[in-house]
Amino acid sequence: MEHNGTPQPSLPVLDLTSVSNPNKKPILLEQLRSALFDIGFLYIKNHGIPQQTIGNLTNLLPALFDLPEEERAAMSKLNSPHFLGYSGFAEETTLGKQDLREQFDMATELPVVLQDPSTSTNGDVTQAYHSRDFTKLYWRLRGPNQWPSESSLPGFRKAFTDYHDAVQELSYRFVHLIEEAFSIPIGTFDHFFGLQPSTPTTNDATRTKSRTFLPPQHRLKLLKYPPAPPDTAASGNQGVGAHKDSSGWLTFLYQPSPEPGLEVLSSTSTWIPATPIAGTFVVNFGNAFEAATAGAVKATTHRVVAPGPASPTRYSIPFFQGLPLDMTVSEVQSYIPEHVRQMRGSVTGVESEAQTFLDPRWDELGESQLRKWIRSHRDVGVKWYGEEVVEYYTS
Ligand SMILES: O=C(O)CCC(=O)C(=O)O
Ligand SMILES: [Fe+2]
Repeated sequence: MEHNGTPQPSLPVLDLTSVSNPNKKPILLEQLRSALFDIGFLYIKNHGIPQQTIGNLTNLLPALFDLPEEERAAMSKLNSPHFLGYSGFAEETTLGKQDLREQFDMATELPVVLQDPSTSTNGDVTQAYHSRDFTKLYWRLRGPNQWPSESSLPGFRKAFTDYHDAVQELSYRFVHLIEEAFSIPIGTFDHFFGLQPSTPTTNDATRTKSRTFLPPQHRLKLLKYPPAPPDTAASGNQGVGAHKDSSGWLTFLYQPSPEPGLEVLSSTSTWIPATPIAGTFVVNFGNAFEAATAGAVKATTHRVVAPGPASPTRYSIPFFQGLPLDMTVSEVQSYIPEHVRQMRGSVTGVESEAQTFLDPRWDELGESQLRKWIRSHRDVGVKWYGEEVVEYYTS
């Protein structure tokens, strides 16, 4: 990237203590609006999550990734129809290239809601679902995590659960702030998350449209980007290739290590570093948000440059705020007022995946979610959903 001496644009940092300060709140909302309608990436500080809740999880990351190979393999995603579990180094690809990272996919701990038909057919679900309504297969995305044993990693389950609960709560608070920035009633989106609206809405249109949803499953990744092995010059430095987030509504990323790497594509097609700032979360918006706002708020393209051979390991934890699987994009769009959609600017970056969300076949969010997971982990898809279903979602 060339800077040619021009000062580099930087991402806005929002101080959430201003939420409870009537003098500062209008400025905060203005900053939020400009982040929403402009770059689509921001930091938040003074978010209210105790540093200890964060540290209890982040301090365990090195030990988690240092678990014996057999223990990590025992938690493989291949065991999970919910696409939850471990993927080894460079097992994922973005833009046809290997991502030089290792990861545990985790989620809100939930019971299975769709009975697993593979228990009687040895993994072949095509018989059970043959010429049936594939759409409801997406309920299989809901299910429990694979946990390391308490004796191998004492305290991990509690640390993860506390962290999950705290970021979930922050994410709901932040959605209220977005509602304020959009000038729509606070609580408009509450029922998306299985919450009762926090403020009784006076808007009749909104009330009649509301229906009840199951509390959603939020997805998290525990990520490790080790220093690139010196002999892998050919495989480059792609920690994760340029992409837009497709797993949720908003993303809340914690960067525990000072090691940089995350970069955000600006509207002038330059890469802006999202350097770790201690104690902050980086917030950005997923494809579903872009689709819902008709492109007014962008799912901004970003990537991670892997640490060089002499650099320390980088860890990160994105939290992808979930939406109900049986909610449709058109339904979400109906909550976004025209004045918000009017803010639409130019969409830049990799090909707009928001189009996928506007394809009527994938109108239910569960459809685009299952499609996304099957496309990125075809082996898991074949094992648990069968060739026919994988064909359906990948062709
Ligand atoms: O590791 C990071 O900082 C970002 C990861 C990311 O963008 C993703 O997994 O979607
Ligand atoms: Fe991402």
